[in-house]
Amino acid sequence: MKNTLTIALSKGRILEETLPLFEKANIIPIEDIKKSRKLIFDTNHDNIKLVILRATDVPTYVEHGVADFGVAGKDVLMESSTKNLYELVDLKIAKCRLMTAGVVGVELPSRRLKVASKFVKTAKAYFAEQGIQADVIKLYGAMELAPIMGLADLIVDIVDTGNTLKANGLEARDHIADISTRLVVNKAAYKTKYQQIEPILEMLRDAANKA
Ligand SMILES: Nc1ncnc2c1ncn2[C@@H]1O[C@H](COP(=O)(O)OP(=O)(O)OP(=O)(O)O)[C@@H](O)[C@H]1O
Ligand SMILES: O=P(O)(O)OC[C@H]1O[C@H](OP(=O)(O)OP(=O)(O)O)[C@H](O)[C@@H]1O
Repeated sequence: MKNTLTIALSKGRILEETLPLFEKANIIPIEDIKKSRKLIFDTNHDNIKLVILRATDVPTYVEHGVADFGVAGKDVLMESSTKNLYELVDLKIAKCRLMTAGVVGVELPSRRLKVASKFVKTAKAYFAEQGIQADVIKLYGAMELAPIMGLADLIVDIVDTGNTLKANGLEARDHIADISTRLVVNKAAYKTKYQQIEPILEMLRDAANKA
């Protein structure tokens, strides 16, 4: 009997694009994940299970080795302090950009900047790299409100179409990073379960490259 491999998937937006990609890679849950309240799913492979997590929890499950693989956005991985992971495949889904944004036409003040973001670590690193003095205020969502309400001069957030910024009178300013979804693997599992892991990596790599 082969060891079971567990793949942690991010729920929400990424899941919508992950399931078709996994189907192309012939990894198919045996019931409809989107219609179920369950969090653990068997697949068409008796040695592969899927678990559905909040995106920010995926690196933690992989770091602790309870999941062998994880599917998470590069934004989440940049922000996470987890170790023991190899980022092995760019799945090329949920593509977007991490950017700074501010109120249309409003210049930045000459004082220390106030920046609101849920990506605190990444934002701090970015402004430090630019040699710009900034205090970063942690938010959990609706970042676009912060500059409008005067909580912050800038936000650091995900931009795709730019519609959310536009709808709120904001404009994108500086590009911080290109984001897409990555497949990460626990380092120890990669060594000890290499024979099992490699074919799955190959299937997902092929599916991502064909998409
Ligand atoms: N507008 C977008 N276009 C494309 N990809 C996006 C977009 N917004 C977010 N993403 C990617 O999808 C991932 C998950 O986003 P989603 O909005 O589902 O979760 P979230 O709301 O950030 O997470 P949580 O539910 O934990 O608050 C992000 O980490 C990012 O990599
Ligand atoms: O440039 P756009 O195409 O408008 O996309 C950008 C929006 O997408 C993300 O939010 P999401 O829709 O995932 O909502 P949430 O972060 O509030 O969950 C992000 O936080 C932006 O608000």
